[in-house]
Amino acid sequence: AEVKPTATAAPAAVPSGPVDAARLIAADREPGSWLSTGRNYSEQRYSPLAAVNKSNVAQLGLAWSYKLDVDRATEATPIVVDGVMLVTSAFSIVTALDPRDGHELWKFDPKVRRDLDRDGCCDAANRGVAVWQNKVYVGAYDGRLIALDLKTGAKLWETDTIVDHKRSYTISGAPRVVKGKVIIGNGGAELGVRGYIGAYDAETGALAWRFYTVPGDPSRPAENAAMEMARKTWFGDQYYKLGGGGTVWDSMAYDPELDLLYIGTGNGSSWNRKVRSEGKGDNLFLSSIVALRPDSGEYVWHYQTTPGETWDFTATQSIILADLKIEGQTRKVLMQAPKNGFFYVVDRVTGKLISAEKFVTVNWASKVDLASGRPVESPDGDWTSQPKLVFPGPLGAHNWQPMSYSPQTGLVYIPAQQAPYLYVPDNAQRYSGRGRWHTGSAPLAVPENNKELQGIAGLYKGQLLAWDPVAQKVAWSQDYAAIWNGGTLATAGNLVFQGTADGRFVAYAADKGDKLWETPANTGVMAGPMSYEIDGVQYVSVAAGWGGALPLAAGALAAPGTRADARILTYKLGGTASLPAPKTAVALPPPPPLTAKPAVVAKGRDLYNEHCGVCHGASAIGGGVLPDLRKLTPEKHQIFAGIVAGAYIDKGMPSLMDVLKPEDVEAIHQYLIARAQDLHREAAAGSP
Ligand SMILES: O=C(O)c1cc(C(=O)O)c2c(n1)C(=O)C(=O)c1cc(C(=O)O)[nH]c1-2
Ligand SMILES: [Ca+2]
Repeated sequence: AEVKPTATAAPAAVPSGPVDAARLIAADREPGSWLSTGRNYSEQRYSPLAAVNKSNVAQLGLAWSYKLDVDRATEATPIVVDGVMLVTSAFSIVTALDPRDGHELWKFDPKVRRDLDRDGCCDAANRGVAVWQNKVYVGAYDGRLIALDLKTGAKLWETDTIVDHKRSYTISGAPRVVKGKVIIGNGGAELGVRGYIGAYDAETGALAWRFYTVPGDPSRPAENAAMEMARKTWFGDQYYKLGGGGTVWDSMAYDPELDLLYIGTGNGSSWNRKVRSEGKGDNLFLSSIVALRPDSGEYVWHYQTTPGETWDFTATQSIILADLKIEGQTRKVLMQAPKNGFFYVVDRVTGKLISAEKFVTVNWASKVDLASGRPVESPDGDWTSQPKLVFPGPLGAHNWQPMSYSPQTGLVYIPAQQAPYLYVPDNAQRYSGRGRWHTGSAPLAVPENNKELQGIAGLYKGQLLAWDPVAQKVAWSQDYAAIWNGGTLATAGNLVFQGTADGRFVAYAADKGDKLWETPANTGVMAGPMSYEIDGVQYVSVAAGWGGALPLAAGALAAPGTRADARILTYKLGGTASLPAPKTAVALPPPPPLTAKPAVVAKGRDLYNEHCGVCHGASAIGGGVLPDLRKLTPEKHQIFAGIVAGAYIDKGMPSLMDVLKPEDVEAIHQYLIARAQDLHREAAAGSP
């Protein structure tokens, strides 16, 4: 049975002095801890522990599990420090557990208003906490940065990081702490925001500095020299109204020797440069890695992966620092495998590109020119005049699921995917208010006809790639039928761990890639695993659970039948705890009769895809997280209009009556009835 909280367990290991700069910089000297989200400032996600290794990994078993509160986006990497595990679930709830048996020590719920989920593109995710001295820091989805007491979970301070609440800003990323400052960005570039990152005093929460990633109102002076430079790469005055984008919603890394903080910036807002910047200009600092001084937020250098970004190609994916031997010289590099499909090795002292090679199928660019550091774009990627199927698409060749690097093998383990997208231009689109997407690309609609759908889904595949960053090629790979597989962990036991979209947790040999062990997780798994040691026992742990961009927006492309059942799953050699039984599928309720005229259903379809599809799935195909609206019960059909008007606000269903008229709601309802009929017919014919 699942481990239940017990009051009898003795206190865990004694703290060895609070977490400070010295401990974070020397994180590798305490192999049993996992002090920050990427384990060290280099964000390598490499555990030096080797008690679990290639020869005994087959004996791994579940040590304990802990049920998380919300069965939505489960994306956090747990931290283990001084005998406490700290983890977050969706809606930014922080839980402290005893890492030996999973019993709950405390829990803090920031009580994020559930209907604010409409402010984000991709589910109410939270990727974890940071720790400094006696405090734990979480960036809440509604934009508050909150400090908690490490021992009790009591709130010590909170500060509002959002500059403009009329815009859709959210926080999904994990904070980092550098020299007593808590650093956090935010998201929202699908919904019209201007990206920035801020640093806050760890003791008091006072703002120390803020760095905008894209220029602001062109009629006003630029904030600093970097914005002055950036402004020259933008055209017209639409970008400011549209937000501009460049959100810093996930990755960062820090080099204490160079004293440089590296941040990854996101896509344009809107995606479409024609709408945003008259179709011209590099649009700095979109889709870039920017090096800043952590004390002041001062700009040092940038490398832009996708100049003039037009595809939702973020450079927010994992940034890993390492020292690599390249052509006989040891180079201080940073590495990134962003959405755009190229693997970048950049000199982290100067920001100069060392190499960039495709790691998946890419058709928007033929290559990256090494001398200029710029991609050579291909006409196949330009969708702003006519629809184009572009490889990769907005889900990315690699998304937020963290990659890892093993200094032992010299390989980078990338949760990669082939995920093309049919971009359809909507060049007239304008900013239309908080809580509304405006990408300059028509809303996603997948074919409702099963044959066509299978054709598109057939292009999607997941891969675990062991990438050699020096040779710039794949050393080994593992193929998955589905995309959206989990982040990776490399260990000194010559192992790589990864959860899968189809509900497994797997270990591979880090050097050769052979599968050594797997176990069911009874849920899709996306988050990055981690490892720690306590009382001489090595554990491997993962926040297992499903959600985020893919299952919400494009359930049709998710692994069939994947469930969302959020739990911390922790393994050790000889573990004998049993995994709670999987959630059972509910029987399909009968659809009401379809009485509406085809024109009403067609209108409902367009309205659905515009206003509902990004959460409940394009073409009403659910991805196993939020309700699949083809499966509404007779009772829900009865109160449908009430639900759209806010009856389920506390469950996370906002009112949409600011954008829909009652007859629109009725048209959407009729479309859903038509889709329920389709589903029934497919089920009767025996197809999924
Ligand atoms: O542009 C942005 O501000 C922004 C924010 C986020 C986010 O905060 O989670 C995502 C994305 N973009 C995005 O493009 C994306 O693919 C994505 C996936 C996820 C997720 O948690 O599954 N978040 C985000
Ligand atoms: Ca985005």
